[in-house]
Amino acid sequence: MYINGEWVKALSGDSFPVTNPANGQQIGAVPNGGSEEAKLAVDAAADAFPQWAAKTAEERSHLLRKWYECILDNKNEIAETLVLEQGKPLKEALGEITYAASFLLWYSEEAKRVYGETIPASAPDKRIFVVKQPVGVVAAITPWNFPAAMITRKLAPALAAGCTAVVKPAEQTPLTALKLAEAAERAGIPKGVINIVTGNPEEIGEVWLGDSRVRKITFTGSTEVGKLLMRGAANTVKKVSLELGGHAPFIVFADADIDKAVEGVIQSKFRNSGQTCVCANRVYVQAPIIEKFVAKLREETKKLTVGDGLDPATTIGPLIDEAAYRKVESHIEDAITRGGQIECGGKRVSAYEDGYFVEPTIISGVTDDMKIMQEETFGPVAPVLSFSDVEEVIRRANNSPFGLAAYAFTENLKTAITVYEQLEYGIVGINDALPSVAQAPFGGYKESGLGREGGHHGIEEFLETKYVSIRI
Ligand SMILES: NC(=O)c1ccc[n+]([C@@H]2O[C@H](COP(=O)([O-])OP(=O)(O)OC[C@H]3O[C@@H](n4cnc5c(N)ncnc54)[C@H](O)[C@@H]3O)[C@@H](O)[C@H]2O)c1
Ligand SMILES: O=C[C@H](O)CS(=O)(=O)O
Repeated sequence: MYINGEWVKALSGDSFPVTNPANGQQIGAVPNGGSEEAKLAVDAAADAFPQWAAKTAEERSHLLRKWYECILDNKNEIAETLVLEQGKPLKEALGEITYAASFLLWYSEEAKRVYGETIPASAPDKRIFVVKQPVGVVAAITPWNFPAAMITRKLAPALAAGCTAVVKPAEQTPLTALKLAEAAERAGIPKGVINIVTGNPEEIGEVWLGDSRVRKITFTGSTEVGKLLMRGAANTVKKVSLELGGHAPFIVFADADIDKAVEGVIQSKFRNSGQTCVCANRVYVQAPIIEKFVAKLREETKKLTVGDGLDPATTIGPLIDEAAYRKVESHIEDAITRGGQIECGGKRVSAYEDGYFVEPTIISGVTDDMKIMQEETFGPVAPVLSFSDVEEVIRRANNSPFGLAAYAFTENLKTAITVYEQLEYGIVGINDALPSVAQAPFGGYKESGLGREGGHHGIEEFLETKYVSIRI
C-alpha cells in the first residue's frame, strides 16, 4: 500500500495473492489492509489537503503533467503488469495506459481553468460573486476491467481541483494501481495527496463512508455496489459520482455501411473480451439486411484469436475469473434453450484449463425475453436480433434500467438525429463504436450512474460552489 508517501504493509502483516486470469498462477501479493489502514489513509489525505489546495493551479498543473510523463516513460512495464493481472491483450493494455495518461494531460490543463463569476448586484452597496473550491478528501473505489484508466479518470480531475485522495483498487488488479502510485511519487506529487489502500473492500468502504472528512465518493463498478455506496454516503451527505453497469444497444439500420457496422460491433463487443461497461450488449439489425449482416459478422468474428494477453497474436484474452465465466455460460445456455442459434463460438476454450477463455460468440434468433437481453453479459457474446422501424427499435433499446452507452450505424442524417435525441443513454455513438475520450463527459442515465468523468464536466464533480456577497 502507499499511504502518506510511504510504501507500507498491512498492520496485521497479512497479504493476499494476485493471480493471472490466463493461467491461475500467482504473480504477486499485496497487503491485505482493512479498517485501520483505511483510517490512516484518510488521516494522510486530510493532513495533505490544505497545502495541496493552497498550491496555485499552475503548480498542480505542472505536477499532473509530470505524472503524465512518468506514466508514459514506464508505459511498457505498467502495461505488462496490467496484462498479467487483468488478462487483456498487450496491445489493448498499452492503449489503456495511453488512455489513462490522457486524463492527466487533459486535467493538467483544466486545472488552470477553474473559473468563478461575478453577478450584477441588485443593491448599489453590494458586490456578489461565485468562487469554486475543492471539496476536500475524495475516496475513489475502482474496478478491475480498466485498472489504470478508471483510477486516473478520477484522480486527474480530483487533484486538478485541489482535492486529495484515498483509493481502493479492485482486489483482482491492485498491482497496476501501485505502479501508478510509483509514477506519481517519481513525478513529485507530495506525500498524502494520493493514498492507495489494498485489501478488504467492505471494511475499507465502511470506514470511508463513515468518516466525515471524506467529502466525496467516486465509484466505478457494478450498479449493485454503487447503490450500496450511495446509501452509505447519505449518512454524512457526501457528494457522489457513480459510473455503473451498462447494457448497450447497438443499432444497425438498413442504410448503414455494413462493413463499418460489422467493424463497429467487433470493436465494441470484443474489446477486453467484452468486459467493458460500454460494450455492445444487444445488436439490433433492421430486417432487410439481417441475413447479410450476420453472415459478415460471423466471418469477421471467426478471425479473432483467443489466447494469453502477452502473445502478440491474441485479440481475445481470458475472463477475469470463474464467476464471470459462469455468468457468460448461463447467458449462452439460456439463449439456446429459448431458441437462439449459435452462429459461431459458444464454448469455453478447452486448451486453457486454468483460465476462463470463451470463444467469441454470435447468437442469432434472439428474443427479448432471454437473459442476455436483460442482464449485462460482460463477456465475448453478441446476441443479434431484427427490428422493423426506428420507432420500434428506440422503444426496445430504451426498455432497460441501464442508460450508459448506445450505438447506431446509419447513413441517414434524419435517422441519426432522431436516434441520438430519443435514446435514453449518456453516451451515443453514431457510426462510432469507440467514443470514449478524455475531453468528453463519460457517464450514464438511469441506473448506469450519476455524474460525469472527463471533459470540463469532470472537474465540477470535485468542486464546491461558494456564493459571496459583500456589503460595502
Ligand atoms: N460506468 C463505467 O464507467 C464502468 C467502468 C468499468 C466497470 N463498470 C462496471 O463495473 C462492473 C464490473 O466491475 P467489478 O466487478 O469490479 O465491479 P464491483 O462492483 O464488483 O467492484 C468494483 C469495486 O468495488 C469494490 N467493492 C465491492 N463491494 C464493495 C463494498 N461493499 N464496499 C466498498 N467497495 C466494494 C471492489 O473491491 C472493486 O474495487 C460491471 O458492472 C461494469 O459495467 C462500469
Ligand atoms: O468499462 C469501462 C470503461 O469506462 C470503458 S472505456 O474504455 O472508458 O470506453
